[in-house]
Amino acid sequence: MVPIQRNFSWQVASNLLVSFKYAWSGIAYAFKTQRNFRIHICIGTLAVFLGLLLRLPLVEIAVITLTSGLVLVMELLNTAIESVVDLTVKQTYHELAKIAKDCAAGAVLISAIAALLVAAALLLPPLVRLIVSYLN
Ligand SMILES: Nc1ncnc2c1ncn2[C@@H]1O[C@H](COP(=O)(O)OP(=O)(O)OP(=O)(O)O)[C@@H](O)[C@H]1O
Repeated sequence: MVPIQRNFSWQVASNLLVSFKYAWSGIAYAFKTQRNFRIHICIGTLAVFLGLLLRLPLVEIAVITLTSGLVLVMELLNTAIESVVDLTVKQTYHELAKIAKDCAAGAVLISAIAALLVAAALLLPPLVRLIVSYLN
């Protein structure tokens, strides 16, 4: 196996467990500092639970889980890009910094809209059927 050359890295995770620890600390940081990340966790969890409650087919629950998970992934990447941009330009205005941050925010927005459409398409019909059956 070729040894990993990471000469510019201040520290490299020594094993898989340590890698998980750093990954978890990134998720915890996003949870503590990013209000949108917390909102997306709540909405995603709610959508999956609603899917389970409505007894959707497993494949549909998997699709809702995937699209909701993708929003969280995008939020984490957005936070990472923001940090790298701030590290690079500090508090100075730079057109490229603006492009990087705006595109990262756009990626979150597109994934959130897609997740919302998927959840609505899969959850609304059985939810409406359930409500109508209660009313009749
Ligand atoms: N250094 C910079 N140079 C140019 N424009 C910047 C810079 N920093 C921020 N901006 C602009 O301000 C906007 C908001 O920046 P911020 O760092 O708060 O990102 P954000 O995506 O709104 O953050 P959050 O995801 O936490 O809501 C960016 O989308 C960008 O248009």
